Amino acid sequence: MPLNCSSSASRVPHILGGLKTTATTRVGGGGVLFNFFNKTHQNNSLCIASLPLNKRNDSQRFCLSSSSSVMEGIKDSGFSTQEIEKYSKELDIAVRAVQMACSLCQKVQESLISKTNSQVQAKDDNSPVTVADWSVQATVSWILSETLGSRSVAIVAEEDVQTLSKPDSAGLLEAVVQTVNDCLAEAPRFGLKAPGTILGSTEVLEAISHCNSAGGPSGRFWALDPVDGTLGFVRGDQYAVALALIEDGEVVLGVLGCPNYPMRKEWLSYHHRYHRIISKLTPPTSESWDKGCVIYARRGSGEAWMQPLIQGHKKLVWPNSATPVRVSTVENPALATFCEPVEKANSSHSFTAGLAHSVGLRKQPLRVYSMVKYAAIARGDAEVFMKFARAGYKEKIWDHAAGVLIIQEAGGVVTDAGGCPLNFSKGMYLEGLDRGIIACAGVKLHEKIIKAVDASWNSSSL
Ligand SMILES: Nc1ncnc2c1ncn2[C@@H]1O[C@H](COP(=O)(O)O)[C@@H](OP(=O)(O)O)[C@H]1O
Ligand SMILES: [Mg+2]
Repeated sequence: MPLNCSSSASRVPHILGGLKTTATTRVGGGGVLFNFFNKTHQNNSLCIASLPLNKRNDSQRFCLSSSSSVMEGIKDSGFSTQEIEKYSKELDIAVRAVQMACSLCQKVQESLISKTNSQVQAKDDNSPVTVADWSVQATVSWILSETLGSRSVAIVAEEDVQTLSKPDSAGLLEAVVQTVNDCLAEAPRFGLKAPGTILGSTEVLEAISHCNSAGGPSGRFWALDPVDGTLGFVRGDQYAVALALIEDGEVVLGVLGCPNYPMRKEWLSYHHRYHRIISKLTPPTSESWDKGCVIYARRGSGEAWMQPLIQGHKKLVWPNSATPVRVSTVENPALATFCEPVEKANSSHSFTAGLAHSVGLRKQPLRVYSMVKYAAIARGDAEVFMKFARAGYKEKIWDHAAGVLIIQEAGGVVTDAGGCPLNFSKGMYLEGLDRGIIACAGVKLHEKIIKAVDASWNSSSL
């Protein structure tokens, strides 16, 4: 356990022999709360009330089942119903919004790779941004504001409206407005309310620029990466939609949509285009190439859940066949898989190759775009994720918040390379990050990697 972590050292929920201190202190040490969450999923009890959204007050918008066994569980736990229901409404909305966003992205990606499309722009740092980035940001911002009240919703997100507002971007803006309206028209399919009238460009730009919160140590805000791994997205490969709720500097909800995540983990290492060709060759009844999931977790629950993506014209019926996900139990480095960014500009492949060798990781690294790597650890499809960006690069909170919480609740460990928790309370950047990010399925692997970083850091060129 490192001694030099700043304020939140005591909050590291791992490393202590696998005992999740944060979860156990919050839920009073019993498994009662876990059981309650289990039951809420199985009983289909988180539901949206049938009154129109604008006619409901906050407590009427969503309801929880009051089946006697569940209520007994609550009573026995010694927790108020209010405490147990905390974030239920936000989680429900966030999962539905991410499902919608994934559907939007799938359509845009399909059109991007089937045509040579001019709707990919370069940002100031030369990274690409697409119609999907702005459209998802506008859609999620609109949904959160409509369902939770725009004045109480603060959002930190990746995109701004500068490029879109330029006079020569009229075509691009038109495409974004169209994409947002097409997506919002489908809201009822996801259990959400569509706008009464179509949104104009002013409203769409407003929804995007509403995501201008600076984050920070107090209060509540959402962190959104509308399309994480945009390079993977434009290449027809892996990408993610990431949404997290942060309260008083702690991530309390994490939702990750991974539209191209293959159900068979072996396919993660193939370029998605190859997967698409194979899908077309297999009989339509075959489920082996199924892809797409939304994974989510609530802080302190000790659980992470996964739903399949809603495909075609199907309706989202909560809990949408959600199943729990858990990290891998592999502790032997020789049997473990480590993942890292595809782009060596984003993380030093040579440094991680040296680390992998020194701890006995023998398998080929799994190089995948985006926070799908966090999903892979949470699902037990890989054991280690390492990212060592070049000196001076500042990691942004929206690139990590949802994934970190999901791995922790699925039983894993995420810290910087000094063993300290990532700090989400300092604004849009992960300030004070020591060298890199290390996420592991278990404590033993994590300790080994931390030690190996210390042993090889000085001789590295990072
Ligand atoms: N030079 C750099 N070093 C490290 N990370 C970088 C980077 N440039 C961009 N990134 C981040 O890496 C993310 C992609 O992650 P990965 O490399 O794991 O696929 C990008 O997210 P966006 O694609 O949302 O901009 C971006 O935030
Ligand atoms: Mg990103």
